[in-house]
Amino acid sequence: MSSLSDAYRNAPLLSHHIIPLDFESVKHVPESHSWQNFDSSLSTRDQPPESLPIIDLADPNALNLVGQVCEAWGMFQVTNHGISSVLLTDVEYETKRFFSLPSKEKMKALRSPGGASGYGVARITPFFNKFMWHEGFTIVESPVHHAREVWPHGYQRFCEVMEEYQKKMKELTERLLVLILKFLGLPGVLLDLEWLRHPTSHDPCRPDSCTALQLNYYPSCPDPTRAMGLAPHTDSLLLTVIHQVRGTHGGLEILKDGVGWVRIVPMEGALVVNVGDMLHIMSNGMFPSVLHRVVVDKTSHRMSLAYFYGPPVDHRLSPFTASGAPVRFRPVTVGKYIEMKAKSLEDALSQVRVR
Ligand SMILES: O=C(O)CCC(=O)C(=O)O
Ligand SMILES: [Fe+2]
Repeated sequence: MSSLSDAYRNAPLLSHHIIPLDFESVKHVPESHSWQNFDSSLSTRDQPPESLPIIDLADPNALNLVGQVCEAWGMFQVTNHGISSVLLTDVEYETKRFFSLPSKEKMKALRSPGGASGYGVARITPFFNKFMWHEGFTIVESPVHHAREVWPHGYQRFCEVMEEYQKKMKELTERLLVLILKFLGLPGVLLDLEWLRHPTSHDPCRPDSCTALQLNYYPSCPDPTRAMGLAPHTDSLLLTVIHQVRGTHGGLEILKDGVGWVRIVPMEGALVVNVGDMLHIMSNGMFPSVLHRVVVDKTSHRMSLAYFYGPPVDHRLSPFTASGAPVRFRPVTVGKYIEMKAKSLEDALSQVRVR
């Protein structure tokens, strides 16, 4: 197993779990998408949105600030992130270009049952007995195969923009990780990553990381109190960077201890970063892998781009404790953990927890 695609191939989905509803054609929330008892969990919908801490990457104290918010929130916003507004405008344009196609055109990019890339419902769908008010397009490495199916003569621009965005996102996530791992006390020599200079593989073709870009579309919904944009979940890899397409509606919420579901409103120009399960493991449980979900709106739609970053699939994850405190997780390879998550979602973390 050498890539994220291989890891997903070992946990194929059923094909009826891949095709999204044609949301344009429905006037009511169908039974298949109607979540029971959902209202009771909308506890904070009418409260003012919480302001997620903002880290300015140009701040000389960024290292400590990032470490502190990872510990307190597991999520933060970042400014001076190095992603230009022009590139953001380009990815927004291409994302809208794809999702605004008629359903039958988008179906040309449908993901295969064992595939990682392409158009389809959220990967977590089989764990819930209702479908989500959501369409996704997953890009692992290059989107060219699927983009060419959709736009035989107009795929190049989409691919160029998505590839450039992934390159910049990789630089940003690696920069953030170096700060975070330094905060944890990892020895400096390891910190130019590669992946943490781990000699697990001598294969010169081994990918240097495990990444994916997920384009998300949450159409407006006739009855948002009964529909779920994206069901509560934690992300599997180390870090996720979310860009909410400007001019589209908010809807991201996190579950905060003792408070309930809290709406996140990103500041214009900032990107939202969250800790995933693998960073929770590496930090020996110090940084929470934050549970999040997306709710939908009656009149406005939402689009977002989520970039996921983790070590290469053969990397052996293990907790790092500068203080020598007892480790709380057993070692597990990235590939194995992705497989465990694909089979048992939120139980995966408890399967590797030892105390
Ligand atoms: O749309 C969002 O803001 C969140 C997306 C997300 O959680 C995901 O793709 O894993
Ligand atoms: Fe997520």
